[in-house]
Parts: sequence; structure tokens; C-alpha cells
Amino acid sequence: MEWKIACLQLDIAFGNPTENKQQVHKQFEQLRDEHPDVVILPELWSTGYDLTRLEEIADENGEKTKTLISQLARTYHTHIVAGSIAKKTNNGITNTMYIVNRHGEVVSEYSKVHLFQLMDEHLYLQAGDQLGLFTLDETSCAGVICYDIRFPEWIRVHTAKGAEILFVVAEWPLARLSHWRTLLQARAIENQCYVIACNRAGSDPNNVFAGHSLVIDPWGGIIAEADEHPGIVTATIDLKKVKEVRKKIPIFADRRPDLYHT
Ligand SMILES: O=C(O)CCC(=O)C(=O)O
Repeated sequence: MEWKIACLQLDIAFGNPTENKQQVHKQFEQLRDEHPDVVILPELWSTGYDLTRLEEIADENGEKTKTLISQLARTYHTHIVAGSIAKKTNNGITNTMYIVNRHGEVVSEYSKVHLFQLMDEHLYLQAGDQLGLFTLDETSCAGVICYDIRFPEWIRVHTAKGAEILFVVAEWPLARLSHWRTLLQARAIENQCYVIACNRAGSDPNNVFAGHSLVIDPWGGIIAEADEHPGIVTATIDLKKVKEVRKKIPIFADRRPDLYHT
């Protein structure tokens, strides 16, 4: 089975959910004739990192976001890995990803497990503690958020449980672009999975962001890469390639988890 992928590399308007939602609508309309199977948005795409105003602008239980992306999924008949948003809960605000299928059903949500202290996330956000596994078209997938890719053991938990595609949504700064590319390629090679990584472009008052959204195959080959500007990156992935690579070098069968204690 093949999937057409589209990453929306947005220049997120700081603290302005209304403007960001308009941008998302426009980009879906731009994609209308391409009929993507999966559309991916970046991290905190509706608010950006306006952390000091999150109490005011975060989405109460993610309800508005879920309604919006379900409508988009039904209208454009596509699965959506809806980046992440600031979700207001009774226990604080989380950095939460929603996944909806092409029928508009929310199939999963994942809250960022590793909070990034360099950008003050730990001061404003609550960490999640659940896996990011989900299934689309009977394909086992995982979704993680930005800093999570620095934790290979966290990604491995997902691929050891069967994930064949890793979706990464991010607001990764330009200052560490080389880490972004290297870490994503390494996660693809060591887990023999597709890595589909959607980063934001542009800047906010504190950071310039890297763009360079990437689609990487299970052999580590880069099949699509954006530049640093806002835009849409598309690629077609062949899901049987995961099984081919895993058969050629059977790392999951050869693992020795009984020895891997830290
Ligand atoms: O790990 C990094 O260098 C960037 C992480 C980050 O920007 C984030 O998690 O928001």
C-alpha cells in the first residue's frame, strides 16, 4: 500500500489561534487536488510558544481543535496527524497531539512526555505519560513531539510494539538543524521505520525555526525535504518497504533486551 503524505510547514503566528486556523484552512484548500492520505501539522500550531499566555489561549480539553480537524478530515477525506496544541485540562496544560482518521474520528491523542527545559516548557506545561501508538488503514504508527526524538529508548518502545511509521511534529530551532536531521535519520535507520517529520518555519520573539520538514525511508534515505521557508512538503511512501528492510537485517529478532539495563 502507498500513502501520499503532506507536511504543512507553517510559519505559526505567535499567540494567534484565529490566524493559524485560517492558515491551516488555506493549506488544505491548496492541497485539495492532490488528495493526500495523511496531512501532518507542526507542534503547537495554533498558539506557538506563547507560553505566558497559554492559560488564556489554550484549548479547553482540546474540544475546538478536535471539532476543526474532524471537519477537515471529512471534507478533504484524509487522515490528519494534527501536530500538537496546548490543551487545558483540570491538571494543567499539556502539549497534545490528536490523530483523526479520514472519517473524522479521533483515533488517538498523545501528550509530549519529555518537556524541553531550554524553552521553559517545564514551567508552563504538564508532561504526558502514555505511549503515542495508533493505527491508520491497519498500519501501526507512532506519534511523538520534538524533543522526544532525543530519547531513542522512548521511540524504541513504540517500534518494538510494532510501529512502522513514526510521525514527529516539532518547533525545532534553526540553531540545531544538524541535530534535527541527524537524529531523525538515526531514528529511521535504527528502528527501520519511515520517519515523517513536520517542523515549523519562521520565527517567534525567542527563536528562529529550522523548517526542513523531512520524509525518511526505513533505510535512512531522505525522500523529501523542505527548505527553511513556509510551504507544503509532499512525498509518496510505500509501506511494504518497512517489512523488506526488517527482513534483510532482522534487528527486532536480534535484540537482547535482557542485557539492556541502565
Ligand atoms: O531538542 C531540541 O534541540 C529542540 C527541542 C524543542 O525545540 C522542543 O521540544 O520544543
